[in-house]
Amino acid sequence: MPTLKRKVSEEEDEALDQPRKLPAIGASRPTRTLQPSRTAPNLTKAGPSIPKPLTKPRAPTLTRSTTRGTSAPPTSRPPPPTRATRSVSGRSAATTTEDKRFSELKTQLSSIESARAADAARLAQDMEAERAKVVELQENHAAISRELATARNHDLSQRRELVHATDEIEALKKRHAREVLDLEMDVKQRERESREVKEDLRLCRGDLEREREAVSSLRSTLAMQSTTHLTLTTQNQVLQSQLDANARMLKELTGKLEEADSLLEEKTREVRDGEIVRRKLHNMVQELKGNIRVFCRVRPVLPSDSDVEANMLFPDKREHKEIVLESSSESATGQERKEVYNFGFDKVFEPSATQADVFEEISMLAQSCTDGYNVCIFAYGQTGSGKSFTMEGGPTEETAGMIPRAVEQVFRVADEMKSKGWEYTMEGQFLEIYNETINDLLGAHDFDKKKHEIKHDPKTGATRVTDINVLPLHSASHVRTLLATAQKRRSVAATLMNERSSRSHSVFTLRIKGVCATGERCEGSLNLVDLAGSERLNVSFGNGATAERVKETQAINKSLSALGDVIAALGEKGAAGPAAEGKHIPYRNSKLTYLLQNSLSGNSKTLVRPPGL
Ligand SMILES: Nc1ncnc2c1ncn2[C@@H]1O[C@H](COP(=O)(O)OP(=O)(O)OP(=O)(O)O)[C@@H](O)[C@H]1O
Repeated sequence: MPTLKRKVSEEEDEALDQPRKLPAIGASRPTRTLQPSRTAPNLTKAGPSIPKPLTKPRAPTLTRSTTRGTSAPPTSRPPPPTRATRSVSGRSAATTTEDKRFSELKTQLSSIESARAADAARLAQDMEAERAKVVELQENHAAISRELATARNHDLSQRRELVHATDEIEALKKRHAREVLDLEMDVKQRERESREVKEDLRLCRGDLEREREAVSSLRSTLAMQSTTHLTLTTQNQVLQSQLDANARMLKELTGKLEEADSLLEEKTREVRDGEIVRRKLHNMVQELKGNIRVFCRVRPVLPSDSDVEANMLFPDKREHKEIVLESSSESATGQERKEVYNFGFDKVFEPSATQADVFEEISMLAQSCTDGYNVCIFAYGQTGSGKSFTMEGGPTEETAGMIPRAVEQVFRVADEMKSKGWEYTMEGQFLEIYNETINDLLGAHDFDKKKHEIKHDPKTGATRVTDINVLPLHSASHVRTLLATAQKRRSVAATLMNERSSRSHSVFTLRIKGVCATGERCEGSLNLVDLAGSERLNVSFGNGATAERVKETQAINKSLSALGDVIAALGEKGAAGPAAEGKHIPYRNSKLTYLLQNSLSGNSKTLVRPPGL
């Protein structure tokens, strides 16, 4: 469009300039005959006032007698002298002829001049006529130029209008195309909407149909409900009367429930008090039985026991507290001498006693542990006497030893105590004391290189071994797995008397913490100790005892002796009663007794009751 407009404007300018380029007709070349221009035929056709083409001015017609041109009129000069003048005779004849000739010429000349004058007059007339025609033509030309200018202007304006109209047509076309596009989109949108509306309508019809069905079924239901309503109204009245009766009954029952609640509260209090009493009684029973008790278990004779000489008797068939050893030897005189040794224990287990029989006697200690007391169970005896069997036992349930049974019992008691509002958390540690050095049996590595120290808290009475692993215990089976792992790590040395003789003391400690719903707390521990063999050096190793074995045995015997001293001192103190308060107990003489100090001393039994309860 801009190009077209520019072209049009250029044409306009050109057209506007054209009249100015036209020569001023008749001004510069008035006598020139006008030739029709290239556009003249159009203009001739277009305008009615176009002048007729001009005729070419004719040349003046000369008579035949005038042989020379009009531009060379005869002069009045005398004729040139001729050759006839050279002789006088000849000159007269000749002069006559020439005079004649001259007069003829004169006549001819005058006629020519008159003809020339006539021609000049006619020419002047023609010229005048031609000039008039030229003037007329100039006027015609001016008129035609004006008309031409007007026509050009008209043409220009028409072209402008044409361009304008073309622009408008273009714009209209675009708008039309846009409108058509919009309309098409609108039509599509409408079609889509129409389809949606049709779909909605179809769904609505379906809904309506269903609603109608529902309404009809509801109507029938309503009819039935009306009948039912009547029936129900009657029933409701009956029920209302029953409800009133029930409300009265409920009131009575609420009263009874409140009574029952208060009774329950009272009973709960009684149970709690009973639990405290039970604990006290249980402890009392244990104390009456003896805070330190010594049981003796005789293992059956094994095929490997070839040289058994002693005869064992169990005369106390009622309380099983005695054992008699009989042996015979030859006196210096050669007579047979019978020796009888009587030993008394808190309990004696015959070789036929099972693991369950032994545990029955100590199971009450597990209860003491959950009641918040510290309990220690030691297995003492010479190598091969059955300590490990008693403490750890075999793989079957029947042969399971005291440690797994005690742990199971503690978990069972803790479970039972839940009904009395007690929640328990348990944790355990397992260590061995070898040559007065502590090794962690639950450490991350097989060989424990850490140096452990025993720390006692005098305020709480708690004992802690530095850098030892204390693991949370979740179940009895979890404890069994830990024990199996720990057992593999124990220092074992071959001896003459038992090929798997333990050369160290192993101490498994289970700590139990209980919290009651009332806020009461208790904390106890169960220490299960498998002591190292108590044999004599020459019996165990014969003469082949190495320096290491000698050192091991000395350490074992020293610590066993220290334990014996502590137990003896505790026994004396217990027997002396309050008078022996402050008596020195040599716990520090060995790692074992120092470790178990708080579990062996009488002060270790703790029961914490929060203030105000
Ligand atoms: N009551 C028992 N019934 C059956 N076998 C037993 C009994 N007591 C011990 N034994 C067996 O006697 C052998 C030695 O027992 P055990 O290893 O328990 O002795 P120990 O005193 O622990 O020895 P050590 O001090 O070397 O560890 C084992 O083979 C064990 O199975």
